[in-house]
Amino acid sequence: MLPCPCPAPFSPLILGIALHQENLPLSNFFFNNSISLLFLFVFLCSIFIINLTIRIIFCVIDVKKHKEAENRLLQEEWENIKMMPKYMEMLQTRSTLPITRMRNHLLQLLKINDVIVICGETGCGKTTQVPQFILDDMIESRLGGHCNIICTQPRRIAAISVAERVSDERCEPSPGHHGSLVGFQVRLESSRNERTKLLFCTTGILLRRLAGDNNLEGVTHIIVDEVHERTLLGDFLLIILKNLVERRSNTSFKLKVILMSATVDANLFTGYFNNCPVITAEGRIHPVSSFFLEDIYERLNYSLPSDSPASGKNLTSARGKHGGRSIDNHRGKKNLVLSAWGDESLLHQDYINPYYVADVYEAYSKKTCQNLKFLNEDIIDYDLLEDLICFVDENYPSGAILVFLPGVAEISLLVDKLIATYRFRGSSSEWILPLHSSLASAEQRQVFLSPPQNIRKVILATDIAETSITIDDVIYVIDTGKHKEKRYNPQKKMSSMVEDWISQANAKQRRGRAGRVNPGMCFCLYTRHRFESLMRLFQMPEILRVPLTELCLQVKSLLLGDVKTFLLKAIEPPSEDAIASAISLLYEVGAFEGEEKLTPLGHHLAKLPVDILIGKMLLYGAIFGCLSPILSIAAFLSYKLPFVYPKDEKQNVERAKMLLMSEKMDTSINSIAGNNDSDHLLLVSAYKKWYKTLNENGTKAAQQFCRSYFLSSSVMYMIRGKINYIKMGNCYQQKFSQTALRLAKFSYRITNTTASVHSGSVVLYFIT
Ligand SMILES: Nc1ncnc2c1ncn2[C@@H]1O[C@H](COP(=O)(O)OP(=O)(O)OP(=O)(O)O)[C@@H](O)[C@H]1O
Repeated sequence: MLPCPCPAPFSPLILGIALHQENLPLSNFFFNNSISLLFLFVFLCSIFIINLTIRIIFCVIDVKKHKEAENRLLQEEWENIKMMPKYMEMLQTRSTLPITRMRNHLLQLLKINDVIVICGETGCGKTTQVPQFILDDMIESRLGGHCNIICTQPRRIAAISVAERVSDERCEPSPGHHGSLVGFQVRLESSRNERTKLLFCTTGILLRRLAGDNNLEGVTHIIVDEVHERTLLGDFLLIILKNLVERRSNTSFKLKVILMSATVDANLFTGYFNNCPVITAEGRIHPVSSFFLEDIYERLNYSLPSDSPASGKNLTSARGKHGGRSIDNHRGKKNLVLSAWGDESLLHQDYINPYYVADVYEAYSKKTCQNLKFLNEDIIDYDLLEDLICFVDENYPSGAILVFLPGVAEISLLVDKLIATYRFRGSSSEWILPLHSSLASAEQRQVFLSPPQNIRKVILATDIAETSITIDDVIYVIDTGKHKEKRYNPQKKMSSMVEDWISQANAKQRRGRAGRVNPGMCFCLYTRHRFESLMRLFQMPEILRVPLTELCLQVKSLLLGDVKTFLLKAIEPPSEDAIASAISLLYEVGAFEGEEKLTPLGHHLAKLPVDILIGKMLLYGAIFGCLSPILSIAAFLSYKLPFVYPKDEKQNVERAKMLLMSEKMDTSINSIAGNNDSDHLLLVSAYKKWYKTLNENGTKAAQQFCRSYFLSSSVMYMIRGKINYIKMGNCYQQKFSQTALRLAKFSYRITNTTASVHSGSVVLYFIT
């Protein structure tokens, strides 16, 4: 046997020579020299490790050099931009913003604190300036290459428009384009590149990033704008950020968090983040004058008809009409007749507005007092709205009007009303622009366009226009004081949108959309008394008023540990009962199993942007080959039923329903139905026929169809928007097809059943 050679200078070369000299077969050597082999292995490993270490060192040096070069380059580029006349002009305007005075103080505080709260009037410059202060400071300190700021906005339109404004102020190309340091990312749309240093995105996008990178590697600053909104995802994000700041505070790579709002409860937030400092920016650049309902009545010399839906006299019939709230509105004809005969007193009996305080209105005319006395404040007075918009159009200088309404149905109603008036006929009607979340981003952005001369732009918006955005030509804001909030419906075991009064914080934000570029005016369709004494200071946090199932699924899918422990860390934690009931529902639905473990169904539900019960129905729809009709049913159930019941026409409505069901339906529905008694299939049939009419014969025919079958046109459009939303949100094409693919291949398990894909399934269409 070959004696073992000295291992120290052992090398493959020596090994080869030894083998050659001894003329031994290789196998012999290997079998007989296990110790040598071990040394060979150790040797090769050490070579590999040394090699790797050297490479890593070079790599680190390389990255460092690269970063330094990037720091230098950014600084040089920045110096050049600062010399540009356009930039200097912009800087001049920016320097008048109240927040600019706080720049140095803010940067100083940020050096010694991980979290800061910034409060400042609407329009003082928080959203557009604070991210730039940080970016510019890092560039000037030759740290630009390391800078990575994420600024979250509650809504898509804000993220996109603010990114555009900021790149404009910096004289850069559009966000995400070559040469721009600014970018944006929202659902289904992104404009960013590898040089993006300041990213505006929605809260949902940041949460999605956290799912893949729970340490937010490389991110230096997170700015959470409009923290007062207290959305479910916003509060959820704050828990994660609080943990993350603590985790990274002991490392060399700290995370800085800035919370901003015009209407924030600063004490609550500083308390949550270990008494972090608060910066307050006082003042705004342009004044906004406010007018309350009583002032509007006076200016318009308005008389509230007693049979107007907004009159208390109409309270009972309005309630009876559409389950408590009517959005139909017609000028009171009875009133016109009676007042012409001088019989107004006959109209006002019994009802008195419970919020009417006579003393407050002593200085106002008798007519105004009468209006307020008999007003039903729960109902929006569309006649008044129409009159007010026409009044502003007729009497005030140019400038866009922004009207806040609770929802899409209300927007459609007002669009129809305005188009019917002589002031907004013809080409003017093209500048009555709806703005709500069901519109695609490109459609939403139309509100930023300028109308031709002599045409007044009127934007009819939900609360998506309430925060962060600047529509530079808006001078007049009209606020109905209402919005829709998600609330839990224990009967349906689902949450739905309910109309309610806004809070004082919302009202201030709405008012703040005027007077951003010029002095503005805000007309509030509620009394000063309501604003000062009846409105809540802040909106109730969503986490305290909706079921927590969605949040529990997110806790699990982001691997954040025990649901209850996590949620109890919220800034205002939900009750333990609410958490327990959400968890129990998730077990019942089959989304959780064992120790709060997500089932395959749970994983899919966590990715669907709908209520879990609706989500499960959609997934089963995909499995059993009837996703299309199920999608319509899901949209109706999560919004509202489309049938309207005019007074004394109940029988006609029932007849129309029978007609909708009895007329020939397509085979896919008939095969599921078996009979024609299903309320859900009635909805499918109504939607299919309406959609077909709209596509083939246009909007007028679709409207006629709605009239004939007692359907609400606005609800039908809303349903179309909802269906598109689910289809657009990659769940339809990707998620369902992924589910179906797995189901098809592996007979995938959903809860306790094993299912296979129906041969006629629309999902098979997507996977083939
Ligand atoms: N797109 C724009 N066009 C013209 N001016 C703009 C635009 N965006 C912002 N500004 C100007 O910058 C000012 C500050 O806007 P910014 O959005 O930063 O204020 P903010 O304090 O964040 O307000 P808010 O609390 O309402 O979000 C505005 O009042 C306006 O004068």
